Amino acid sequence: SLRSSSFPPAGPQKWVENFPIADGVRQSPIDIVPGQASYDAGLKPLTLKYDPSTCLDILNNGHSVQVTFADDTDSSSLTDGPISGLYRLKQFHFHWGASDSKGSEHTVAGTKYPAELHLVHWNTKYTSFSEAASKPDGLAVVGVFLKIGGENPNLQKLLDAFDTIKSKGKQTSFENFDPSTLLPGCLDYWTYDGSLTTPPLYESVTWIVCKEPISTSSAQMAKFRTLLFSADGAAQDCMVDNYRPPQPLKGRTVRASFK
Ligand SMILES: CCCCCNS(=O)(=O)c1cc(S(N)(=O)=O)ccc1C(=O)O
Ligand SMILES: [Zn+2]
Repeated sequence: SLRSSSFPPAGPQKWVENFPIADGVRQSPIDIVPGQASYDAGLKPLTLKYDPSTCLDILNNGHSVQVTFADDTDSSSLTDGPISGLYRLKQFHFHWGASDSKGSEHTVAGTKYPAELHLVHWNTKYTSFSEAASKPDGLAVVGVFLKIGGENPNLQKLLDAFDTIKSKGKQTSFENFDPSTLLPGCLDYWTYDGSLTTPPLYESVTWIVCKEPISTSSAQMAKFRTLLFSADGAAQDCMVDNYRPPQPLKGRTVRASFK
């Protein structure tokens, strides 16, 4: 039978036992309160340049669905915005709920979206993703909310691959996908210093959360919920609620790129 367990087996409340940084000073996600964010005229617009030929494969990694990119050149990069230098795109993945009423990691004045897309980039001042992943300025993750609206044809290209990566560890080639087709028209954003939202929870992420969501349909959200946390042959455990709840702000400032 299909049953969902907390994410991952030992839920977010238990992570602090093995990863004490879970109670750290710059943990993610957070609740973004627009009225308390401070507009910073010094923040530049985001420059996102993605080359579809760097898209490699799509993977069920046991906690999300992830699309991985070749990051041996600067072809797919993030520059400007709140960051300095050039960050290369490594992967993107999603977080979603067991129903359309929840699923995002960040919330906006308490509002939960049904899902959230994360585009993970690493700072090329370091020699590799894994070196960058633990540095305070090592990663920059662009977050995009998904809201229920019309069907999203660009998202559908990903969903069509889900039947072949249903269980944990399944991977299939996925080429020539342009991640910019998953970005909203307006790239106004909030930004703050945070962390990975899954273990090892490194406090190494400059978060860049887009104000404008992209659309998905309820049927498309249902497709995400056909993925499994479990591997082939194990008791089927549907992949839902793979989001960490908001964490304490601990005095951090959230800046807005827009008035
Ligand atoms: C060297 C250890 C790196 C661990 C983080 N890897 S990651 O790709 O940045 C990542 C980010 C995130 S998140 N939600 O962007 O912080 C979630 C999962 C993963 C993952 O490892 O699958
Ligand atoms: Zn994520």
